[in-house]
Amino acid sequence: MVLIGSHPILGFAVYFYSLGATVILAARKMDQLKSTAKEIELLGGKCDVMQLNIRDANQALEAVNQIVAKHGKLNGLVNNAGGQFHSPASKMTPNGFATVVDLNLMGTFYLCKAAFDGYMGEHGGTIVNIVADCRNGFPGMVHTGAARAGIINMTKTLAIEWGPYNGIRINCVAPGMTISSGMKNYPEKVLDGFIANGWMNPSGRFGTESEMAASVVFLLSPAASYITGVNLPVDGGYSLSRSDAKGPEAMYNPKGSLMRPYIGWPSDEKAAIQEVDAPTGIVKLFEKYKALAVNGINRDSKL
Ligand SMILES: CCCCCCCCC/C=C/C(=O)SCCNC(=O)CCNC(=O)[C@H](O)C(C)(C)COP(=O)(O)OP(=O)(O)OC[C@H]1O[C@@H](n2cnc3c(N)ncnc32)[C@H](O)[C@@H]1OP(=O)(O)O
Ligand SMILES: NC(=O)C1=CN([C@@H]2O[C@H](COP(=O)(O)OP(=O)(O)OC[C@H]3O[C@@H](n4cnc5c(N)ncnc54)[C@H](OP(=O)(O)O)[C@@H]3O)[C@@H](O)[C@H]2O)C=CC1
Repeated sequence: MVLIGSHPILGFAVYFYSLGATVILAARKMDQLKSTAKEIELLGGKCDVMQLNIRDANQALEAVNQIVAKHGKLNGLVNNAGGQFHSPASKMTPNGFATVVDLNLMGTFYLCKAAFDGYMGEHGGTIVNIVADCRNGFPGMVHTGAARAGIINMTKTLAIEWGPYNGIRINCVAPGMTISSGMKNYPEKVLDGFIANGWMNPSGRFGTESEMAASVVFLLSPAASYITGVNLPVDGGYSLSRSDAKGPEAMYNPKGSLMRPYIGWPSDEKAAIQEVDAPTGIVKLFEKYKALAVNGINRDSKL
């Protein structure tokens, strides 16, 4: 039984289905949740939906209580809901900063605490918090950088406090720039910046939803049973990079990426991710990745 805060990317759904988990999708907009649930069911998975605003601690606990009452358990939690807006710190208002901290840091804490109080404190469980690549600060997004760094540190504390007596494991996944519906939130100019920056890392490309999902499912699964309190960057090495067009990536890899994208199970047409709900420039990138995931990459196929 896995609760995913937010309408998750289809990749999660596919993976949870492969593990045989029942997925509960929770976010504010029911329409979006229902259509994702339909896709999961079409693939043969089990899914439930519920409305939830993670910024409300009472709603978070109520959601967990409802799940436990209906399904008898809650042994997985993925805190995927989150976001921010792009703004230099000099132009950001105190309320703008506080709002993003409230959503990401407070919201994640509310869900973790609700899961602990409502089920995991007594029975154990596994939590994955989705953060972002904030290792070297987060220019243009000071609020989210601070909030996500807070989540990473909170995760370490909870791993220590909650691990020893009931076996809770809690980890973070830090996605690099990922092809997803989240890209609809940014103005074209900001997106152009993302796309231009996308190749300036060792992978030379954005990540895919499947690549994020695979690491989340790994951390949730018994295969990661000795891993807790870590932050796993899933970013093609982006967090190590200076994102400099004349930097080492350009020197060592002038023709672009050789890291083959992963989009599900390419050999299984039904399960692989077929499309993303994103702005045109991002969808075009995805179409390229899809072809490369299936056909492979050669040195002349710059992304
Ligand atoms: C190239 C580099 C590579 C850098 C590489 C970086 C790669 C990053 C890739 C990351 C991708 C993702 O995360 S993808 C996920 C994308 N999804 C999202 O980002 C969802 C974003 N949106 C939201 O979650 C919400 O809208 C959220 C931002 C939390 C605001 O929530 P609310 O509705 O409660 O907020 P409001 O009440 O409207 O506003 C609260 C305050 O915030 C301010 N505010 C709200 N939106 C604002 C905006 N767009 N611009 C300015 N200010 C804004 C308001 O003015 C208010 O402040 P006052 O005026 O003072 O009152
Ligand atoms: N895409 C990327 O490049 C990166 C993404 N990330 C992070 O990964 C996560 C998923 O990103 P992505 O799929 O791209 O983003 P999306 O914006 O597509 O998804 C965000 C989800 O969060 C839900 N959500 C937002 N606010 C709330 C709330 N108050 N209560 C409950 N649910 C909420 C939204 O649903 P609804 O509006 O219906 O509530 C939506 O389903 C986010 O935390 C994002 O910041 C991190 C780094 C890079």
